[in-house]
Amino acid sequence: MGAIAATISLHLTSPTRRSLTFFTASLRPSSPILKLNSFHAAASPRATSLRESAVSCSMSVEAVEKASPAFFLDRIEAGFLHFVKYHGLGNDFILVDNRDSSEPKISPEQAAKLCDRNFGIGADGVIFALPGINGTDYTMRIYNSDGSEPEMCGNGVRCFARFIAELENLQGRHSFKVHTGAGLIVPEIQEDGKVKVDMGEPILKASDVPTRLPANKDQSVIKLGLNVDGVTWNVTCVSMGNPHCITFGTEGGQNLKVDELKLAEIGPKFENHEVFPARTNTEFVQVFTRSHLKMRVWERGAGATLACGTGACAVVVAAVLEGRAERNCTVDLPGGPLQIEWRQENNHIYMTGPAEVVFYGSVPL
Ligand SMILES: N[C@@H](CCC[C@H](N)C(=O)O)C(=O)O
Repeated sequence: MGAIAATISLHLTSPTRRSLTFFTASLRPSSPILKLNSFHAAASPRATSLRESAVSCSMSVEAVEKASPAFFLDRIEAGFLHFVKYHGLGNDFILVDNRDSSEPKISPEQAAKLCDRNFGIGADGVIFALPGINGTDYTMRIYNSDGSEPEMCGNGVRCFARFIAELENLQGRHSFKVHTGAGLIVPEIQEDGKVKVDMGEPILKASDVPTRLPANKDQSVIKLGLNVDGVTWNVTCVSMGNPHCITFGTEGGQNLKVDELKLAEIGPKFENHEVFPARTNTEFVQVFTRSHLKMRVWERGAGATLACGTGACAVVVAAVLEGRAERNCTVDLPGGPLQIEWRQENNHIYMTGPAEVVFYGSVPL
């Protein structure tokens, strides 16, 4: 039987020293000695807020075959991934500083393991901040919690903007040009810390969403019947770079009461339906007023999440196209509200919402 060893990581940001220090302690129960290693991890993170002067702590415990400190430390040297966990309305992500390379530091399989809520850090996805291309400041890539790679992530790009501000020691209002699988996306950090994102234009052409549902004359799929397990749902299909299927209810049915849905049962049937060749995210929507909607989401590659930014944008587009809402809406998600505007002048969608640090950490790879 191998002995139990523990690694405790303390991540300190000091307002006076303006530095970020990682302490790693190795602890073996067979020995009363606490071995402490400290190393400097980043040059100059800003430290002007209460949060930044606080101490956060993460701990990982593992069984090692050989109870040798040298063996254990070798493993640490062989590779630790430092990360910051953020969330946008409970849609949570592991953010990785990948600015020194144009390939993600970890594989989709490793990402899926880290996202596991029992055996890993726990998250809906892993997001990488890579160097920009084609005149952009940065590139954002993301793996879903199942390891698949989507084109875009709305809540994720708000977290991304706050992560960049942290890495680059930026304060106050700032915007970035971010290259994504959905093209150019421009998040702007506002004075109050919320992030407003120019999400670009929605894509309505059925073959580009993509969906095999029969399109209208203008090639869009708006309020068409989709048979899911013998029930016909009226759906509208919108891509925000990633595919979304939006429904306000079944054919001839009442206005949806989204709290009553058995999401875990019905969600995967939409996600993997044959009419969605790239699978789909699905939003179930309840209309309160013409400017106030409520949605629950089943995400492609991540399942039920507390929020979906691209989903909220797609919902407002669908609601406008179906004549149910105006172009400026509050969308309530399980994790909280987002402000969505689909601007008539330029056809762009703007999403405004929060992004918060959860904790700093490192894990052995
Ligand atoms: N939660 C995200 C969307 C993440 C990607 C999605 N699961 C997909 O596969 O398209 C958001 O906030 O937009």
